[in-house]
Amino acid sequence: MAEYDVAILGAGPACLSLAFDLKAAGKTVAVVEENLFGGTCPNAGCDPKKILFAAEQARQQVAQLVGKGFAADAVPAVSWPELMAFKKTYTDPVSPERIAGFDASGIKHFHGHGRLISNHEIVVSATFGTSKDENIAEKPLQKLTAKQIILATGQRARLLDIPGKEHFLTSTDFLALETLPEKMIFLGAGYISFELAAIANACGAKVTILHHNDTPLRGFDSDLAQHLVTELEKSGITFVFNEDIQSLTKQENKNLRVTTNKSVYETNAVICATGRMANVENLGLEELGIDASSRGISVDERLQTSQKNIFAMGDCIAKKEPKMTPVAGFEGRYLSQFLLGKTKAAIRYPKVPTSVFTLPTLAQVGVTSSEAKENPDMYTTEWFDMHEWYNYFRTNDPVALAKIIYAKDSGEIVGAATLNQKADEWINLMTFVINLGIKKEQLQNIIMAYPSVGSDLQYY
Ligand SMILES: Cc1cc2nc3c(=O)[nH]c(=O)nc-3n(C[C@H](O)[C@H](O)[C@H](O)COP(=O)(O)OP(=O)(O)OC[C@H]3O[C@@H](n4cnc5c(N)ncnc54)[C@H](O)[C@@H]3O)c2cc1C
Ligand SMILES: NC(=O)c1ccc[n+]([C@@H]2O[C@H](COP(=O)([O-])OP(=O)(O)OC[C@H]3O[C@@H](n4cnc5c(N)ncnc54)[C@H](O)[C@@H]3O)[C@@H](O)[C@H]2O)c1
Repeated sequence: MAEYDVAILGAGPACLSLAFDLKAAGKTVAVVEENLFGGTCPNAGCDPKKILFAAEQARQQVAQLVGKGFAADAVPAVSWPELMAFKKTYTDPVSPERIAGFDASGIKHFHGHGRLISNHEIVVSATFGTSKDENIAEKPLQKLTAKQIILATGQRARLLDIPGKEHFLTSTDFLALETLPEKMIFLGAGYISFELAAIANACGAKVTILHHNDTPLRGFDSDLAQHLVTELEKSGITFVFNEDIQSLTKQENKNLRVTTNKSVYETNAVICATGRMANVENLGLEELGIDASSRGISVDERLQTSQKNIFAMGDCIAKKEPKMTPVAGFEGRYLSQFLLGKTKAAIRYPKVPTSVFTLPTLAQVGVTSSEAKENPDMYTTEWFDMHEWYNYFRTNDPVALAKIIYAKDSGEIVGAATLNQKADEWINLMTFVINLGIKKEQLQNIIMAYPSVGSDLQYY
């Protein structure tokens, strides 16, 4: 049986930096992956999504300059097959390139489902159907032992358990669609629904977002989220709030009938984006007394499970930090330091920015305006309507709003939220300002390239 210093289950962003760092430090490392090497982000998440988003951006840029240099018929139609072919030129090589990277640095890799059979032993099996199926048939391919084991198995879509659920598509299915359905319903009003619905709408589909309550994008600034709904409605997306889906039926004409507690809809595809759940089944956790639920594996502040030599990181752990690629990478880098004995300290997360990549883009970091409202003795909030500022004027952006939260005692910026088309870079700058504790007056002493989002910093 092969023996390693460290074995990692799951080859997503959490795994990658850790595996290479440990190998570079002289450890023997094995990685087990049951699907595509590289994990969700580059294969079926952030990266392919943002390639499709680029088409949405290009189209929008022209659309808002109609009458300002462009004719209405200049607004380009997106060719979905060509866009998907372009996306595939990025995604197809990901898994083979990750494998080649492991080979080049001497990291051993196994393709199959990994399951712990003791706190040092892993069995790698070929899986039939999905490994999440409780009646999984396993064909053991390999057994390996490791002194330390890291669980980095990520999450998957949580499908609603309703009659007809077999007709649901997931975000992964959407990002692989060969033809774009004419009519689509996105269930849920979180990141995935907003982002993918906006792409489908820009590419010509008739899109509805169907949500069970009246709170879209929970956790985001509610005023800005409401403005985003208004902007997306103007772009053609229909929002239905306070309706619960009850069943899905396939019609003779192949269309889907969606029945809610209030209405019936006919559509061509239903994307279920009602949250994601941790991949914790069939891992052998229960037998080892490692606590886990659909929210994730329980770890302490050193990412250690109840078994001293077994750690977990990335989307598969229960945590309050957002489940996102840079957070997974941060945890991988922390664990490499910890396992190599370079730190004994608990993991300390910086303030993490989050963005919903629609047009306009919604982003926030640090103290939120609702926290500021609850603590008026500590914080003040200032609103900025920036759409006539030069950076937004020149591209005729219809909306550019921001809220900045200041600490009353120090005057420091401690929170920021925005809805604007350049929000991804805007929020990164604010993340620097907040994490480094840069004071308002210090911002006046920095010269940024002008005109740019950065040069506006002196105005906050
Ligand atoms: C549609 C979509 C868009 C997203 N957009 C963004 C974005 O814009 N920005 C952002 O920061 N984040 C985004 N995310 C989230 C981001 O993809 C994840 O946070 C990130 O991939 C987490 O990395 P990870 O390594 O923890 O898990 P994953 O990337 O999910 O990797 C886990 C790997 O483990 C494998 N695995 C599971 N069980 C086993 C087992 N038993 N044995 C072997 N292998 C196993 C899986 O096949 C998978 O490859 C998006 C996610 C989705 C779905
Ligand atoms: N830009 C990004 O960083 C990005 C993009 C996509 C995904 N992600 C990651 O993926 C995760 C999952 O995204 P998501 O959009 O699936 O989850 P989410 O938690 O953001 O949103 C799920 C939505 O579904 C709703 N919902 C729950 N049950 C429902 C029901 N029965 N009927 C209708 N709606 C229901 C919830 O109220 C919520 O609005 C995110 O939390 C994030 O970690 C990040």
